[in-house]
Amino acid sequence: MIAPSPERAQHGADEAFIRVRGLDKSFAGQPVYRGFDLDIARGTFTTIFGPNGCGKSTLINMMSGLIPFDGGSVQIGGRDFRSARIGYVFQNYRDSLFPWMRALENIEYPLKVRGVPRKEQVARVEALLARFEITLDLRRHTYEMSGGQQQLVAILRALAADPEVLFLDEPFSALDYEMTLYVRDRLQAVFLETGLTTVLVSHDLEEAVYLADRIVLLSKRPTRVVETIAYETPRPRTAEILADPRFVATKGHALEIFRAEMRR
Ligand SMILES: Nc1ncnc2c1ncn2[C@@H]1O[C@H](COP(=O)(O)OP(=O)(O)OP(=O)(O)O)[C@@H](O)[C@H]1O
Repeated sequence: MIAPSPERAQHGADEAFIRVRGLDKSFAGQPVYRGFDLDIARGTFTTIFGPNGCGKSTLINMMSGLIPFDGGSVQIGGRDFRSARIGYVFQNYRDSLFPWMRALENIEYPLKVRGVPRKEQVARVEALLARFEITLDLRRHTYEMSGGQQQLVAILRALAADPEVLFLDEPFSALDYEMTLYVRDRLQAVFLETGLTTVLVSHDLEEAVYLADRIVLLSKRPTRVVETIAYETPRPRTAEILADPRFVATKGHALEIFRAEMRR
């Protein structure tokens, strides 16, 4: 082995901003989570990776309040998760954006729902667009845009609500490779600019490592954290890191754990 060993984050070693304790969740009597614990530090980009059907989406859906859980607790910033401002980006942008609205109206929507005065809505969205140097023509309807542009609109909509945590469920899986690279880079730029606590579910290990400060590796059901791996290569990360020994070692280590878990 010439590649250096990846760093391993101790579970709970970082001060937790998101604190999941004793989470239970079953579907039709089949447990997915039983007494599940997880800590996520403020300002980190965490990716969740694990076997098919282990409950990755279920986990972020519970943490963001989209679906209920049977027992346990989720705290965000020391408060019950229900009082936290959450941004959520779905895998399927087509189903999550409103096709009858222009892109800009989609982005403003969370502010409108919250009753933010119109003038402030406009100012906040303008500031958001300027901050991320968005050059899309947002007067178009979203169905007139490419998949990558639509997913970017979905990310901007999530950011418009000024979230404390941004959750993303496989946000690139409905995009082709070129669009994946485009949206991934924009997402990284957002993270660099805001330092927003970000939790992304991925079924692609390369993507999971590329974006992450922490990679949470989940087991088969009932699901637990097998290991949390730290990946601390400086940002912005570009395609060159794919050949970097630290990247290769971290990915290799994660794959080893994943394979061992599949054999269990
Ligand atoms: N609403 C539901 N009703 C019944 N079973 C469900 C429901 N939602 C999820 N499940 C089951 O719970 C398990 C976890 O699902 P989940 O989608 O969270 O897994 P995942 O790890 O994100 O999967 P994948 O890698 O396939 O996207 C799966 O076996 C799934 O079939």
